[in-house]
Amino acid sequence: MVLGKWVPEGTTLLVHHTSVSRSPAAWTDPDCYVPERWLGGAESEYRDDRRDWHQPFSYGPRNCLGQNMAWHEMRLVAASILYHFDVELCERETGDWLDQKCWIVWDRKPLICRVRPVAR
Ligand code: HEM
Repeated sequence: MVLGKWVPEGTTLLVHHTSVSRSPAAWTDPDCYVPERWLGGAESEYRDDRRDWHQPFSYGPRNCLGQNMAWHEMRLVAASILYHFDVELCERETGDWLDQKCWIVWDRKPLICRVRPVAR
């Protein structure tokens, strides 16, 4: 049963990531880039965000087997890039970033950035 409706046995169900990620039912300011919403916390204006609705590795007994490794890789890569480089978006070359297509996975468009070694 999904949202009070019976689904026939054998039906394949998927969660549409873009819809969930932009849903006002799940997020405060759904169209805003607010990384700190992921920190939660009782005092945060984003405390009621439904972070558990975000399931990029799917859900259930057949969810992604490699998700812990993927998290380690992503943290390492992101931390390493941000430690070594200043990254700036080139908006003119990138175009309208909100004009995206997303089915099961995201049909990613180029994200053109200016990358400079961090001055130390
Ligand atoms: C950001 C990176 C990744 C994302 C977003 C991702 C996402 C997913 C998703 C959505 C599924 C389908 C789950 C389902 O059918 O319900 C899946 C399955 C799977 N993933 Fe990943 N994955 C990632 C990285 C990895 C890595 C690094 C590995 C291995 C080292 C891996 C191994 C697998 C395997 C083996 C399955 C099949 C599990 C099964 O059918 O029981 N994934 N992944």
